[in-house]
Amino acid sequence: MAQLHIVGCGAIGSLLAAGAEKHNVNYSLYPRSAVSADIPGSAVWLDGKTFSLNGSVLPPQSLSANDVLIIPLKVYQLEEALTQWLPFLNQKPVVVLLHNGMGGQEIAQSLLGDHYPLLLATTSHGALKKRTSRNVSQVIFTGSGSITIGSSQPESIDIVTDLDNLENSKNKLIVACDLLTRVLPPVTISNDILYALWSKLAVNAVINPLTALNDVPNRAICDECYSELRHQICQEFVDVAASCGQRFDLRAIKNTVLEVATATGNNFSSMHQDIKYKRQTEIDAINGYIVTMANKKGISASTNALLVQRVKALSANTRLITSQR
Ligand SMILES: NC(=O)C1=CN([C@@H]2O[C@H](COP(=O)(O)OP(=O)(O)OC[C@H]3O[C@@H](n4cnc5c(N)ncnc54)[C@H](OP(=O)(O)O)[C@@H]3O)[C@@H](O)[C@H]2O)C=CC1
Ligand SMILES: CC(C)(CO)C(=O)C(=O)O
Repeated sequence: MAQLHIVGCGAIGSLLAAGAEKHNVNYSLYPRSAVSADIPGSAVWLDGKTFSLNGSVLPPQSLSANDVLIIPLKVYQLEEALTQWLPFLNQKPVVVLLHNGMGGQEIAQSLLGDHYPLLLATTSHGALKKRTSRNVSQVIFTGSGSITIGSSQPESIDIVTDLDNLENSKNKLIVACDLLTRVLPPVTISNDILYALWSKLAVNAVINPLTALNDVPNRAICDECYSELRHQICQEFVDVAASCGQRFDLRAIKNTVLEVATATGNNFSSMHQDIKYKRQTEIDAINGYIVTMANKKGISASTNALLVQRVKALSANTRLITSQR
């Protein structure tokens, strides 16, 4: 039976732990430090009910071939985490990356090798962590969504000549999907996970920096005053995506952005919260990724580049103001 191993006790890692606890799935948590006070003691589910989390909290350990190691970390945290895990992955358990933005696949492949069983996932579930009145960490399931998962190299699975390899890759995808479905449904397998990730990138590239820079909730970016910026960010996104082999229709992607901003209207985006709580933002993996790919392909992404600069300046400013108080 596949075992679920969750790296980190962030909001999404803790939500996965809570889902496993609720549905009686065996899981282990691997925080950065086992003595960290941030390991969640309980979870508040969508129905408002609270329950405690009793999974094992362990340091990295050798996993077996049919285990599932999920890494719900930010892209800038991945290299360190994967380097810590590398000595324990000889049996090639499937590794699932789950984050916003892009660039995780490249980091993972450079460390694990191109043929490592690597899955990519994205989620629209919402979770946050807070401290209870007893100063214990608690995860709150704030919004029900879904998980989409797929192989990082579907094309190489199509052309692979080694049948064992083919079966192995497919099995690992199905095993991971089944396990995650028991933990936090619904989970959908995508035959083109890169397209799904690029699509989410467009949404984050518009909503996240605009809400962070203007200190507004998600719905505000639908206002007419942001119409030109939405257009420019999306136009550059569509051009860069096309140069990377991903075709998007400009009008459709602009509508998707508006739909998500409306559906999550009262929320403050993760980047808005990162600025507010003085955490490192994911700007490099979002608009920064668009700029990096544009530079590689020799096309312009000046609006996205400006947003990267502005968000970085805002982060630096917010930290400076706090340190002067
Ligand atoms: N929260 C949400 O609702 C959603 C989040 N996402 C995306 O999912 C990803 C994760 O987000 P989220 O859970 O909110 O982020 P968090 O910052 O809450 O979680 C990241 C966690 O990873 C831990 N960590 C970092 N490095 C290591 C390491 N080497 N070993 C073990 N643990 C480590 C961090 O610990 P430490 O504090 O010690 O650094 C932190 O607890 C992001 O890309 C986010 O955009 C997507 C959809 C919704
Ligand atoms: C979809 C969106 C914009 C929801 O807030 C998000 O993913 C984020 O805040 O990072």
